[in-house]
Amino acid sequence: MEAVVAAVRCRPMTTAEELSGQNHAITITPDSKQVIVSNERAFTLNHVYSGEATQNHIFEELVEPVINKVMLGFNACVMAYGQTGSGKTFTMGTEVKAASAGVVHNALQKIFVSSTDFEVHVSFLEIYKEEVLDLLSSGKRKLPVIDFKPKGLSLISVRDVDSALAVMEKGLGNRHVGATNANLHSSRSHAVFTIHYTKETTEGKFTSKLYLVDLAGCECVSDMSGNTKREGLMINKGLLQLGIVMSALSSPGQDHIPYRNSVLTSILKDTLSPQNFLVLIACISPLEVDTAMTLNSLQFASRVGNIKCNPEAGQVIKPRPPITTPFKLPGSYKKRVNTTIDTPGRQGKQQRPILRPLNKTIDSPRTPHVRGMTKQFWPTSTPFQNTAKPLFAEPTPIPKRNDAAKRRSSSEWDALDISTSTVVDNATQVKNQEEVNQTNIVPSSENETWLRSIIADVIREELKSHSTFLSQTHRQDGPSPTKKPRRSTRLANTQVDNSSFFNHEADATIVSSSPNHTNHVQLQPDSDDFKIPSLDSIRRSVRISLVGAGFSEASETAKPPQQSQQLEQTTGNRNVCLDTSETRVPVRRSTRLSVVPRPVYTESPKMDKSLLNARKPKVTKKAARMSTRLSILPNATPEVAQKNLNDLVLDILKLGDLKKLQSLPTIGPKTAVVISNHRLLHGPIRSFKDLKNIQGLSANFTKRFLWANNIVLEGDDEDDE
Ligand SMILES: Nc1ncnc2c1ncn2[C@@H]1O[C@H](COP(=O)(O)OP(=O)(O)OP(=O)(O)O)[C@@H](O)[C@H]1O
Repeated sequence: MEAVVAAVRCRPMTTAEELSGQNHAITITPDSKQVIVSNERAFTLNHVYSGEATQNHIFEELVEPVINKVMLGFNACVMAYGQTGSGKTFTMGTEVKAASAGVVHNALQKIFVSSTDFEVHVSFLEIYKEEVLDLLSSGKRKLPVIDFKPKGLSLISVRDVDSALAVMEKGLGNRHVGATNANLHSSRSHAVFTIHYTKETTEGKFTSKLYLVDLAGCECVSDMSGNTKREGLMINKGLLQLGIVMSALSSPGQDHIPYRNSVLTSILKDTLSPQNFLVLIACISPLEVDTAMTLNSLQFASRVGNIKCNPEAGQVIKPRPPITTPFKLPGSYKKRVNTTIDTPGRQGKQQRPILRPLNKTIDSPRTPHVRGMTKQFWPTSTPFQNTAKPLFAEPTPIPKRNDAAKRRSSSEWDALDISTSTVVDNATQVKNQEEVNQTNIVPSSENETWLRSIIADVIREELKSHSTFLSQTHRQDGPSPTKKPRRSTRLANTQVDNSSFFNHEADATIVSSSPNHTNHVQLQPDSDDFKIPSLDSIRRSVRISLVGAGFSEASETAKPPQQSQQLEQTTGNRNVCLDTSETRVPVRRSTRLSVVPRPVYTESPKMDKSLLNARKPKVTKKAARMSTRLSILPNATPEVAQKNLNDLVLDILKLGDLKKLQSLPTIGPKTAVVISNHRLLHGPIRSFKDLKNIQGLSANFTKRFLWANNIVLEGDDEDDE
């Protein structure tokens, strides 16, 4: 069977057409498979059918071979194209009265009769005015087209032909149908009935689809009007784009197929591809008056006949293999993946797997306790074969903060800093770290190690105050002490300080080569009376010990820069330069600003409170506009200006429209209407006193109006007022 079949079916003339003496313009020559229009144009197609061709004959020749392919897993489409009233719906059987005879009925029967162990689902949609409507859903839901597919389309499982036809008839009841010049029951939409065929085979399960498309008739919209014309325009648009897609498919070497240009082609993209089978039935009218439309349909069919398809077997859906890990992790790495690090600030995400290469430095500002953990922790030599013994113990899970019994103070969290361990000697640090990480730390005289770690922490803090000198030691191009460094530089310096302090080999030696710092603190735990010293007392003791060891006290370090630039101190057998200048320590901007002395006003200027109580003259916008108009009067004396103002306002009252009237103060929209109506009924307003006679205005309106508009009356008017 050919992958693409283009056929033509000419409907017979109706009795009415014969009686009216219409001329027959179509000649069918089945032997040569030609259609001749008005003895002038001949088209050769794969199959040609005259008015005598029966539904069964058409089905057996055109559709049955395709259904056999569908049942093997291929996708296919059978499409009826033609002018309105040419017999598309009749051929497809997508009409209630013809349902038992058309392509849809025969296709369903063929599938249910000749197949076993299968499932059939059907869907039915229409494209009306470039919108997709689900004909099988209650209320004809509009469906969005996403990725060339209608989203949320109803898919109904059917067990036999009757149930499938019942579903189709339900959908047909929802289809848009109207009357046109050529057809009293004209389809005003493109209908797509899809049979989803699913079969279980020894190789797996596949689902193939058969699209049965009844296109709306292309029609001449020039003699149409109203909604029918709009429908016709939309129909023609979809069909035009379908023709363009067919042309693109039939042109060799065409890469871009413009499926997106219309909803119809978007929906049919799935089936209009060279991988599928396609049968086009061009339905034509035999009448001479329809020659133009007939030629159009035949040209379309010829174009489709030129499409070269290479159908591929349906997508056999094999059972899914079990989900496996995409790659295998080396043993040491896998172990590390399971390691979790907790951050005090992230209580919601306690367990975070660390997935980092071994040679990467963990230096996240959000995980301060691991800052500075560098290559020492995860050696770089052989990234995935960590044979070298790590300098520090791997971080063990840190207890949850929400557990009150295990809650730690901020200094304890700092004590958990991996880098803290650098201060004490390597032999004890792993042990210390483990003990510190234990969740239930009960300080006791026996738990001296825990105390040692706290003390180490305090020592670290104390030494941190001197860390600037270390950054200076390691940074040759350090920032000038006189110039405040940029914020980014300051931050960088802070990091350098920490890392250089805790990770630089020389510094580590300085610390470790000195007598064990923890021993400087004279702790003599008595087994009976021993009490946990407070952090402050530890800090004090540490300071004293550090001063004894040659470090200067922080209070003494606040010397002018020129004096305290470099203080040579000796620690053990190493020379250490202590830059104790406090001025280098970056100070937060908010802190700096807070210490800036603010001007103090001892004497506030006395204010004349009577000024506050004085009522400001109320100048409305309208009044301002009025006075602006008056201001253009040149050199007017006060009397003349007043007279001009009176005349101006009176003119507006006499002749002004609603908008003009509202431009006057105290006249709003309602009052303007009242005045306007009064003028219509009783003639123009001659003077301000006429305002009193206007029905609908309040008693004191005239007074308010005159005051607000700065009208000063003279003579008779004034007396009246
Ligand atoms: N081959 C045929 N044999 C007998 N009657 C036919 C044939 N083709 C069409 N008709 C009759 O012609 C009329 C119009 O046909 P149909 O409604 O199928 O046209 P259509 O192309 O679907 O029109 P529209 O696009 O407006 O929906 C119907 O009454 C139908 O019964």
